[in-house]
Amino acid sequence: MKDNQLVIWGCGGMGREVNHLCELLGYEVVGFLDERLDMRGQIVDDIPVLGDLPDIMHLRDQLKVVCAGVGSPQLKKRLVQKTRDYGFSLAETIVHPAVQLSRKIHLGIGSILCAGTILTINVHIGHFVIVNSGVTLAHDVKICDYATISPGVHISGNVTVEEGAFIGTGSALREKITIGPWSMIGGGAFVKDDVPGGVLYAGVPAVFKKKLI
Ligand SMILES: CC(=O)SCCNC(=O)CCNC(=O)[C@H](O)C(C)(C)COP(=O)(O)OP(=O)(O)OC[C@H]1O[C@@H](n2cnc3c(N)ncnc32)[C@H](O)[C@@H]1OP(=O)(O)O
Repeated sequence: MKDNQLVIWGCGGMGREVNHLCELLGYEVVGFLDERLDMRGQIVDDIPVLGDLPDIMHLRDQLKVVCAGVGSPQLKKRLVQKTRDYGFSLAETIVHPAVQLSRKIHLGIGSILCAGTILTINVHIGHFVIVNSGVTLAHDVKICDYATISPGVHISGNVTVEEGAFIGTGSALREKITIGPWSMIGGGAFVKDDVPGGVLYAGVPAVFKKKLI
């Protein structure tokens, strides 16, 4: 297997941003994967859309798969499982050179850290997490598997974002709170209290809007 050959799940906005990051870091992006039949054979940002995993079985032992090319936590989780089921190797975590990391950071596999993000001391990033551009993660923050943190989010110290939570653009989270699994925080929110699992909270201050599960 060549260490630098990748395919990326999703040829939408997130996948294209991940492609840009991979190119910057010197990876060879062989193509995008996309389950939508009408996307197969298209060229997106000069990269071919190869189709679904069964279409590239002949490449299985040559490349690794990036699953964090889609922003939806639920879809990310399903694509990770599918990629494993088909026997493909998963890509390591990819970190933009303009990310500031302290010396005490835990990084899982398959995550993406985008430009301008700052992680201070003792930050834990799980597997298949997206931390988009210009995010700040303060001391002792824990971002669990499959979570997606949108651009410009500020997360205060000792906050835990549980599995599969989605934090909308430009929102801010007060210290020492927990965002429950598979919950969503609307863009521009200020979250001051714990959020239970499987709900949408939004606004300033953020309040319950609806159940998602
Ligand atoms: C690089 C990139 O592009 S990364 C992309 C990152 N994307 C984001 O961050 C998107 C964030 N998305 C949002 O904030 C959206 O508004 C969503 C996803 C929360 C809307 O979700 P939906 O399921 O469509 O919610 P819906 O529109 O039914 O709204 C439910 C209620 O929440 C309110 N609401 C929804 N979003 C927000 C928000 N951001 N702030 C305040 N209230 C909101 C609605 O007004 C509605 O309130 P009401 O019931 O009192 O009338």
